[in-house]
Amino acid sequence: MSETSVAEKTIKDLKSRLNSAIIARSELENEFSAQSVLLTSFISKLSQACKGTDILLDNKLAKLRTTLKTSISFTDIEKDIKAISTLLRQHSLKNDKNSIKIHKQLNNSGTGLQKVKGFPKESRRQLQGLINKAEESHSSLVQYIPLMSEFIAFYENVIHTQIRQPAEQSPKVSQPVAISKCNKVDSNEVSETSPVTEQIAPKELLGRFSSILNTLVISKKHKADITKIKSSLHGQVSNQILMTTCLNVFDFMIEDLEQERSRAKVFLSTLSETLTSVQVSVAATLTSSSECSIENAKINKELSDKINEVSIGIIDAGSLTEMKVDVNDKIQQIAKTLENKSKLEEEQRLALHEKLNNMSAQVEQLEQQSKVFEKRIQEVQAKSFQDALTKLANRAAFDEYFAKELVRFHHKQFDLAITVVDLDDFKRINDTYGHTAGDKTLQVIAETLTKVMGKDVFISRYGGEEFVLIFKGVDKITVMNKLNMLRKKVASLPFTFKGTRVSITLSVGVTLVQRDDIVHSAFERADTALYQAKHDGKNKVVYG
Ligand SMILES: Nc1nc2c(ncn2[C@@H]2O[C@H](COP(=O)(O)OP(=O)(O)OP(=O)(O)O)[C@@H](O)[C@H]2O)c(=O)[nH]1
Repeated sequence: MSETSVAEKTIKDLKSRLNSAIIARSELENEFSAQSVLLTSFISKLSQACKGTDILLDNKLAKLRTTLKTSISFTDIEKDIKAISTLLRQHSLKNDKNSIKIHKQLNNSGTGLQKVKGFPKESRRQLQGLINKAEESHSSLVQYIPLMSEFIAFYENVIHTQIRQPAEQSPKVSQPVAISKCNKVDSNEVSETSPVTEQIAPKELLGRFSSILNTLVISKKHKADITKIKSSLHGQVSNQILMTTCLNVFDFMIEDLEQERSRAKVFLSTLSETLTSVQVSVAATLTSSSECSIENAKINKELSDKINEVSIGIIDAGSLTEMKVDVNDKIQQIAKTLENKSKLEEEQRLALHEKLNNMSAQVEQLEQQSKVFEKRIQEVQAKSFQDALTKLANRAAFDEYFAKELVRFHHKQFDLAITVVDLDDFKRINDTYGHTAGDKTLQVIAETLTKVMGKDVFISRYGGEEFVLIFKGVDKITVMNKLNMLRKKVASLPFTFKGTRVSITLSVGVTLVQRDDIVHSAFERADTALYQAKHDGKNKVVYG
């Protein structure tokens, strides 16, 4: 083989090695794109978890999703992630501010309550303790505010009753008081055996308190306490004990809130932290990737210059010996450069691999955190639309459902019936057999409603002993037949309290939604029909 063809063969060999280097590089780039697909999928999950939290955050996440789809530039991605990270941090701060504001409002109500004339000394001390405790917790109260206001209003009511009841007229009760067993506030003054004589709380107040407890969504930890409190409301309970119990329930709520809020806080800060590390990883990958590109370009240029020099050397060589020396020298240089190049590339590949692995582990961790939080949000949302006692949809769920159906109805009319169902003489059940018997009755009625009506009818507990049902695509005659069937079924249920067979009946008002109806007018018509059913002797279904 001539020396020229040896040189040509070497050049060919060098060119093919250069090609493999280029292929290896493009494989690395493919790996980059695979990672950005992973990042995209995470970002869409993050978007779902944060949806509705903040419009700006929603927009930024949407922008990042587009950037990930349209660009492989890590500089763009890094910029977007930075912005989202900042927004999340701001959001967390805003949450804190809001909760402090709401907290102040609660504090004011508490302080106002303390100023009420006749507020017992012991209760004043307890309330102060509660306010201080709540202040420490800075809980996010949004979800509980309406309930808490209800409790405060109730508390005020008890105090007024106590002031209104002249000592000599009011019924008295001597301790022991059953309820004090579940009191968390340990009041020495109200000991179980002390012979203190106190004014007893009116039955209506106990009933109302028990009804509020029914609507309370409380954590598993405090469920047993609430049940205990409820069962202690049956006997004679003093105003003082009722107030203490009320404060204790308030206390449970504050504790639950604190937990709820710290969960949300932990999630937001972990999310923010993990996002920051993803951001750092992306930035590091970006830096090393651009450093690699510069380094690679330099070596590639060096290589192709040297290969060109070999070609020129072959052409320009004066003699074969001269050419041999020159080519040999250059080939050695090229071999050395190639060796450096593959060493460098291997190092770069390993470093990049490590960074990408690290990044995907963080992304995976973030995904897990989002999933847990998403589930939690769903659970809380489901609870806020469910009646705690009967497990039926509650009034808030009805409001949302009916408003939506009405929009659909006005878009394209169909048979839509609204029904108000009310238990007859329910107060008598509570008064004669106790609140627990009343609660059990409500649960049995709820089960019967669900069984008789089936899943096509929307059933909600509107409040107290009132249920609202929505029928879709069923005409007036069918609705009336179904409701009469329900009425008869309930009347035939074998309720037995304290060994006595008791018959429970329903009165029902129903109407079909009309073309010009709004939520209020349709509901009013059904409610007027219900009033008519009561007026006509109860245990009736009236169409309005
Ligand atoms: N046990 C129990 N009673 C409740 C609940 N919510 C409301 N109530 C009671 O339901 C009763 C409703 O009484 P009223 O509004 O006078 O009605 P009623 O006795 O059914 O009389 P009519 O409607 O005229 O037939 C009150 O005693 C309330 O305390 C609850 O969650 N559980």
